[in-house]
Amino acid sequence: MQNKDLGPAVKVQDVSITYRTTFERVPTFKSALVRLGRGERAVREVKAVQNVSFDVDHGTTIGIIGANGAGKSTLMRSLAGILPPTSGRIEVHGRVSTLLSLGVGFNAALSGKENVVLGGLAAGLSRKAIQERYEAIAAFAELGDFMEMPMRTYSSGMFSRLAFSVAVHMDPDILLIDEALSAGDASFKQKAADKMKELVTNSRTMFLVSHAMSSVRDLCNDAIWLDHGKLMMRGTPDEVIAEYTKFLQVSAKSAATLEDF
Ligand SMILES: Nc1ncnc2c1ncn2[C@@H]1O[C@H](COP(=O)(O)OP(=O)(O)OP(=O)(O)O)[C@@H](O)[C@H]1O
Repeated sequence: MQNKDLGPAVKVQDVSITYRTTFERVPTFKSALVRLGRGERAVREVKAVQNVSFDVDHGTTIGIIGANGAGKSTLMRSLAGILPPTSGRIEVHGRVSTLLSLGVGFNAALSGKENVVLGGLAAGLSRKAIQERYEAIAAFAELGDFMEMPMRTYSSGMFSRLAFSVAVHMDPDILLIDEALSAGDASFKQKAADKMKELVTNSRTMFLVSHAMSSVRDLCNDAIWLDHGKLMMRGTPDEVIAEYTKFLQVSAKSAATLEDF
């Protein structure tokens, strides 16, 4: 574990992340000319995260809330080191384990068991350390014989159970969880929530992206709200949820007013 006196676990400094997407899969000369004639650009830019800065201390569980497309997953991908920021700087002090990167890293042609080994190696564990944890990972995921089957035969719920189980058993200093990806059935959700609470009491640092305000209230002691890539607010979960809810009500009202015209 990191020494808590060394400063924050994560420092996000003026981070912006822009996606550049081409319009067509295979741009043709003709379509390029047509677009040029219309004065359009071939590349569309999406500013998914804009000038976001915040620090997170060791032992904090921070909820990230905001509407669809607000930039939450994009920010998490950057924290996980999968997506470099377009500008700004992210410092991460400690070993990061993430549901998203492990999920992405799974190879569907390989069995659950083989993927646990690969995921563990990717997270920097030795083969011996992975072997020691394997039983606990398999037991937590409750997949039984499916551990020996290729992951392409898994339902999406089974897939996320294994991803969650691997992520939480990697002994991370910093755990990144996107609740949308950790979706299992009701009983697994409860088990996942209990496991997250246990990690929090062991003073791990955790980021939780969630649309469920109750999860953020239950699990987090800190929160940020993103909207259109911008940091709208940082505060306690209660404060941030109150402002976010107010904002949603106002937007819903103005949408209704516009519809009235
Ligand atoms: N790979 C990509 N290429 C281009 N644009 C992208 C890509 N991924 C996300 N975006 C865009 O970036 C913006 C932020 O998306 P992001 O997935 O980070 O939002 P989010 O807050 O996680 O949303 P949700 O709550 O729906 O999961 C959106 O406008 C989205 O269309």
